Amino acid sequence: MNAKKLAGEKAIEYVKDGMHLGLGTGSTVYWSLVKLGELIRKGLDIKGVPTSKNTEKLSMELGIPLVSLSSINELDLTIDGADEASTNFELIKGGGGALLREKMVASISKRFIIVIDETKYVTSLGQFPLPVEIVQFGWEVTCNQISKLGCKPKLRMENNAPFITDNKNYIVDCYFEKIQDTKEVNNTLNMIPGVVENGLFVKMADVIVIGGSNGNVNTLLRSKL
Ligand SMILES: O=C[C@H](O)[C@H](O)[C@H](O)COP(=O)(O)O
Repeated sequence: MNAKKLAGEKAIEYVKDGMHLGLGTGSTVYWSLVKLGELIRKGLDIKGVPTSKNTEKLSMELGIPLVSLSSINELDLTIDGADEASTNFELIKGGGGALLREKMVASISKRFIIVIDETKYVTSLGQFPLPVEIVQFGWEVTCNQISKLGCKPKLRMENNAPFITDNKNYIVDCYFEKIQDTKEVNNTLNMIPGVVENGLFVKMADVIVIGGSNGNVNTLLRSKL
């Protein structure tokens, strides 16, 4: 069973005619986009805001109508993947380097749905290194500042060169022993000059759809209390 496909397709049940959708990035939400493309060919009328150049390209290939984030104040729903999702609905994102646009899009969404396979559902975050997007200028200095939070930051490389995001920035992957206080780490990181955004999504996810290798799909709803 393809657990990512199960989760990705299941989330599309939340999509209704006329919605403006945030379109996430990655190999799980890929299946949501494929399903969305099928439904659009059958008459579903939605518009999407892509969270990366990859998703923009894929959406165009699938015939998903797109609008730019600049023309939208609010989105009805965003569907996106995650690298880790915890039992208290906190996330690490950015394994594919799309975290900045993903966070911007999620922040204006009335509902934020995460699609993952069961291996990513954890009791506490931190096994996956936390991606942090930083500007290229003086990146070593920014890394040094980040390391004072008690982690080991490592510049992400691709083909023997630094990985460059859609926004022309670098990514550093930060290895923590354990992320104790997610809210504090999120805020402290974003206060460091040179940090653009980090991959901790605190109190943002409303629904987590978990695909299992046994063919089961589990949908968890965050209590608003
Ligand atoms: O930057 C990438 C995104 O945050 C992805 O949504 C995340 O890395 C999960 O991707 P995948 O579903 O491919 O594991």
